[in-house]
Amino acid sequence: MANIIYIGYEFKVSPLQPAVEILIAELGYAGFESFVENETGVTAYIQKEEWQDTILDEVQILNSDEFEITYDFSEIEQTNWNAEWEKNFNPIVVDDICAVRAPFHEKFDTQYDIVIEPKMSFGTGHHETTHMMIQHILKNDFENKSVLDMGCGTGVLAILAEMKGAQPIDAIDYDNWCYLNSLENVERNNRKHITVLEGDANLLSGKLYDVIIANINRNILLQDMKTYLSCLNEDGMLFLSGFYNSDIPIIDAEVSKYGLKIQETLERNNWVALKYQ
Ligand SMILES: C[S@@+](CC[C@H](N)C(=O)[O-])C[C@H]1O[C@@H](n2cnc3c(N)ncnc32)[C@H](O)[C@@H]1O
Repeated sequence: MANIIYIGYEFKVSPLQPAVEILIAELGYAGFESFVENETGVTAYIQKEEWQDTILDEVQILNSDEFEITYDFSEIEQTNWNAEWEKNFNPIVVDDICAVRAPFHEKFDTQYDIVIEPKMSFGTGHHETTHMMIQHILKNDFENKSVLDMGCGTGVLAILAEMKGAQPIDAIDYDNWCYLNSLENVERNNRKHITVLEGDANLLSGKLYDVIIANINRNILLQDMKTYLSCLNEDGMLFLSGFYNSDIPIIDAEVSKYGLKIQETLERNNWVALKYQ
């Protein structure tokens, strides 16, 4: 891969927690691709061509009175990301049933063992929203269901859906890196029923799914909900995440227009994941 220029933001945070956790989540949604935590805070990276000078405008924690957060930023060349990840990527286990780990971690004795080479795509299972979407998938029946995973990131949710018996599965992400990374992870986990596509809601036309999974963000979900739901079979299940508890009314106002009702709400650190049917 050719060297890509990144912008690295070094955030100094006091006190560290939970501010660093919230900051990483918000930066992820603002478009930052990877994070390296340290004793004073976190360094966040974004590709220079994705960067814009308003990038931090929506990062609400920077305006919080509870924490002191300062930052500096500079341009850097992509160097050895894998070494950085190996130092910083910890495996996780969801509800003792599903492990998400990197190839360099030892295998877990869980029912589902997902191996993700996270590199720079979102979806290591560490984020609250991924964790809750995994919980939803674990709890629900996916046997022989056709699934759309919109905003697939590393492909982790599509991979788990197939492990739970779903097929066929379309996993879509508009980010080229996520598309390539999902292809790699699908292969790595030996999945045979997942088609990975690069794009967005414009790719959806005419095809119907039994289940739609979308962990993206509030604005994209609101913008594309009509298109997503035109692809959901009657009685199909919809799982949504990527927004806060306080966003539920606005999301629900949109989804309920199409006759779906909230069946279950999961919440972690103010982030939520909803099941609709
Ligand atoms: C919060 S991450 C979720 C990744 C993964 N599904 C998970 O649960 O960990 C959101 C993903 O949506 C992708 N995305 C953002 N806007 C999109 C859009 N309009 N259409 C498709 N994918 C989009 C991003 O590239 C990112 O990979």
